[in-house]
Amino acid sequence: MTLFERLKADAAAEWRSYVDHAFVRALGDGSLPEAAFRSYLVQDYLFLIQFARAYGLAVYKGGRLSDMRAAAATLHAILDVEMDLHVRVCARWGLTADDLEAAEEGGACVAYTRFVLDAGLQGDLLDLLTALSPCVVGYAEIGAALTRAGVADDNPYRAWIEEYAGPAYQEIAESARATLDRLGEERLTPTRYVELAKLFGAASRLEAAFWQAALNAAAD
Ligand SMILES: Cc1ncc(CO)c(N)n1
Repeated sequence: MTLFERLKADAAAEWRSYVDHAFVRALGDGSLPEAAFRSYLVQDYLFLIQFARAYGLAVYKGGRLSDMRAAAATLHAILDVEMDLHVRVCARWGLTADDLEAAEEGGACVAYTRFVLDAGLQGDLLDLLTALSPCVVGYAEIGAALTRAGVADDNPYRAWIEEYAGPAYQEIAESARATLDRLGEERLTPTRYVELAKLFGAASRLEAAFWQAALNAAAD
């Protein structure tokens, strides 16, 4: 088993609470309240800013050029591809650049992103990439699973789902997985694994809480 497969298997309940969250199911069948999606989009803009910082930290924590280049490529992809895409999706949902700029981070966004940054600051590149892996790999899994289950033509969230199910994002996730697995092969020890499993489980729970916060905001 690769490191990622092992982490996911050992955090099966947390992983399911994230990738099979009520928010995700409602995206898939189109029943998600629009207010929940808008709240999610605003928080995800703020999330992506912190996510970029985390990959900046991964460049710093990378000991070798190959690790630094892999982290720098992801940093570039977030800043110059995913962010533009996100702002365009927001515009289609009536959220302007000013709305996004003015928004304040909710507790779930702060908790998740600062948890990841702290894991990276305290630990090494393997800790940081482990804490980051549920983000990228999880969204790729969600996009692929929803597409496999079938998304109706008139599902308002179809474009979002297709973005994460599409080959560009699937490739980013595959390469994040491969980098983590390679680093795991080099550095993993039994004691290390226990720490990594804790980080992975916590990050998966914090992803589920991120979905839940958007549902809660819409229910207020
Ligand atoms: C909260 C969250 N997790 C993961 C991703 C994937 O990039 C995202 N955009 N937002």
